[in-house]
Amino acid sequence: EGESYDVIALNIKMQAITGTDLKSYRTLLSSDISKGRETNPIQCVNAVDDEPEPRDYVYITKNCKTSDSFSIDTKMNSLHVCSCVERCVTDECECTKLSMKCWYDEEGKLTSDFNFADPPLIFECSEACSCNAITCRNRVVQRGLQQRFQLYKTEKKGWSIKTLRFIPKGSYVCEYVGEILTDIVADQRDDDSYLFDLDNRDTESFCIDAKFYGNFARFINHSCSPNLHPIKVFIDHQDLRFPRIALFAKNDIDAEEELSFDYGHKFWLVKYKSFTCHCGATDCKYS
Ligand SMILES: COc1cc2c(NC3CCN(Cc4ccccc4)CC3)nc(NCCCN(C)C)nc2cc1OCCCCCN
Repeated sequence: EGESYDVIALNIKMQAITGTDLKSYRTLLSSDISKGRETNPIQCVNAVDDEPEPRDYVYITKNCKTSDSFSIDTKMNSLHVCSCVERCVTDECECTKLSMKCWYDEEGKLTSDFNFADPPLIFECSEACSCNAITCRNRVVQRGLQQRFQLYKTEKKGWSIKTLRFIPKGSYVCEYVGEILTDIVADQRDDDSYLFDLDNRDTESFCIDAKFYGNFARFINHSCSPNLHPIKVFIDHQDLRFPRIALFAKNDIDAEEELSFDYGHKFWLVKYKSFTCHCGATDCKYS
């Protein structure tokens, strides 16, 4: 684009030597924002402006606590376990009974009869189960990331996450990881842009806040017609106050497609005053 002769020459030379051109070199801000913490590296790319890689948070891969005002029941003897011998494929498996049935198919995708509109709680098998941790079918979220993602700068929605590979409908994509807060503490947070409510029917309710501590899911933007949906999953503990939030693909997602989930009315009730939705969906509700 009107580059001078010597920049073009440098470009050609760089492409020849490093296999990447100047432009993509200039836009690749990091080869792994998780700094080796995730199973696969997550690049950071900004081809839009000069904003550097976001560094105003601590990258974590498991939910964390920063207060002693509550504790999670992680006692091994609080867990309902299964006594399956091998693969937990029968409906006798006590863990899948807790979830009503095993919602995972042989490839670890949600079965086609899974109801995203009113999803059940999923109880995966745990350390305390007698089944085989490799062959057991009731273990998907605990196996971690299976795809390749990229953090990239968008024109109108700040940073966002895209998948670099095709993701079939029903696949587990990632967990919304952050700092677990009581509702009370969340209500005092100045910036509520990264909160996720763990709504609980009973009295005390908790939130996940990914502002100060979180994984790449903190950068996933809202859409009124999203391709991900949050599902509550229990793995190492079954303390119903603290479900883990697993984002599953609610339809096929093409390579290079932006990931999104519906933040819900609560988010827009607060944020509609500051900005409107740019999801571009035909049925966009907050533009
Ligand atoms: C913007 O999106 C959200 C805001 C939330 C929020 N905001 C409060 C508003 C009042 N100020 C008050 C305040 C303002 C200024 C300074 C201090 C305090 C403190 C933060 N509070 C709580 N839960 C704690 C309160 C619940 N209580 C009312 C029962 N949950 C929220 C979940 C949200 O999206 C969820 C979906 C988005 C998913 C992806 N991120």
